[in-house]
Amino acid sequence: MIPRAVPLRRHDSPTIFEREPMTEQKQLKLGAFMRPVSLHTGAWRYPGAYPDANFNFQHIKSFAQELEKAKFDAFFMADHLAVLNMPIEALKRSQTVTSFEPFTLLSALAAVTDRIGLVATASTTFDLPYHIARRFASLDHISGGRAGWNIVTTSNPDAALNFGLEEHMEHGERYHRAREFYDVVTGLWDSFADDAFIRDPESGIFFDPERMHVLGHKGEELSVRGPLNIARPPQGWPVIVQAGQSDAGRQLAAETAEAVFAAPRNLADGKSIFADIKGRMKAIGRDPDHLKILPAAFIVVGDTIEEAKAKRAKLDSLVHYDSAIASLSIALGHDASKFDPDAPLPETPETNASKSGRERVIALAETEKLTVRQLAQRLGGYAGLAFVGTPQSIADEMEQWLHEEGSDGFNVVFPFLPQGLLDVTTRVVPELQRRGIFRRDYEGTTLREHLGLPRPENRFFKATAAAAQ
Ligand SMILES: Cc1cc2nc3c(=O)[nH]c(=O)nc-3n(C[C@H](O)[C@H](O)[C@H](O)COP(=O)(O)O)c2cc1C
Repeated sequence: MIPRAVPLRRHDSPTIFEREPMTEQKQLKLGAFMRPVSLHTGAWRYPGAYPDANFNFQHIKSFAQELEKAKFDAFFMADHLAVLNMPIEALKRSQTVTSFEPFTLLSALAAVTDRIGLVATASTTFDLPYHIARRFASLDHISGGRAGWNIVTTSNPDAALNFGLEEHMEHGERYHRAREFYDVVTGLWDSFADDAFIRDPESGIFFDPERMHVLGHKGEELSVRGPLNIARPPQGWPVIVQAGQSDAGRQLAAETAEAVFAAPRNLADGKSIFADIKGRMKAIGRDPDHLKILPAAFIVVGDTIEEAKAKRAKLDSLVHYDSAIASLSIALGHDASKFDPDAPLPETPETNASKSGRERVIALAETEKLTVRQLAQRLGGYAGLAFVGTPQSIADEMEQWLHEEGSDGFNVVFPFLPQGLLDVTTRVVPELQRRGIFRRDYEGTTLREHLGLPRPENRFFKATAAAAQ
């Protein structure tokens, strides 16, 4: 049993611990939010970075194996179905818009790892449920029960142009289709009972047709006969992940997801998302513990807080001004290219752009006293939630989020690789383990077991005693 560690002081001050032996500690779940070069657009220029990592399998393999050594729950591959719509001056400088197709990559990683979960993003707007059900069922079998599906509805309108459409499907319709899509995919995964494949050489019967279900789905958006031509996945269903932020996105998460990749700005925001999604689950009779909320968190580690901040400032300074100013202009809804780069942010009139996004940018400039250049480089690099400090101060913040119900863990964004990843696996993780809030070894072999999620029953077949064992 791990002793309970209660931090009495937080943040920049050293933490004092009171040990309460023999009580079970709440545990953090950690995913790695991977763009192999990093999600920070300046990262490929950082000293020691691997600028080719997005397309260098040997590097990606070493990252996955290091994350597994540190007992991370999952390696998560985002996916985008179009090169982002941004000015070419910004686009040509960004390593984040090009990457491997997640299934091909995760299937290869499944063969060179044993325990870490493998979560792929797949779109319900531009894919078909039979394809998705097959691919995830295959990945789950190949990996021995480590697959997860990040359900996205795809917000980038340019994706439509790559799939024979002139116009992007409307937001509400995308979510309507996503909900039905989920029912179809999970129904297809239940095509065979867990014990359907009897493979009896004596009788010559390979599978029991009584234990196969033909879905026969005809809905408003989708029509799929079934059955799926794959045995039920080892996890029953691969773990369902969701990352939508809107009301419709949160509702879909509450109804279907088992992990949510949230994007809160700060702890207060995190708590509100946590309470909202878990509240929606309670309202429909789902156990809130059956969904883990994992905000994306950018982590920069230093020997001192000042050193970590300096690393981040150096990283941000590597974002070229052309890309940086494009991000700032989008966030403000106002052309920022004429502003004095080395002066404070001038006042700008409100426009039709996102109100909250604009307010967030203005507040960031004021709180951190950033010049236009620094603000633009921050936005052009990585603008989300960040923990920048020592292993202790970062662990303090993570612990606070965990104890105050801001999250169940984090989806870690590494500032630059490999060093920024190693800083987390070799410095932050041991600190979390020392505090008893992160595992020292995997509890099981499947992603469901890592996340503490139940294996779903087959909706068409009761488990027999033999299959349940
Ligand atoms: C951590 C995180 C990861 C995401 N990954 C992807 C992704 O890989 N592909 C994608 O199309 N959208 C991704 N999204 C975007 C969401 O799926 C969603 O489109 C966006 O948050 C807007 O939400 P809404 O459509 O519910 O308004 C991600 C969002 C977050 C917060």
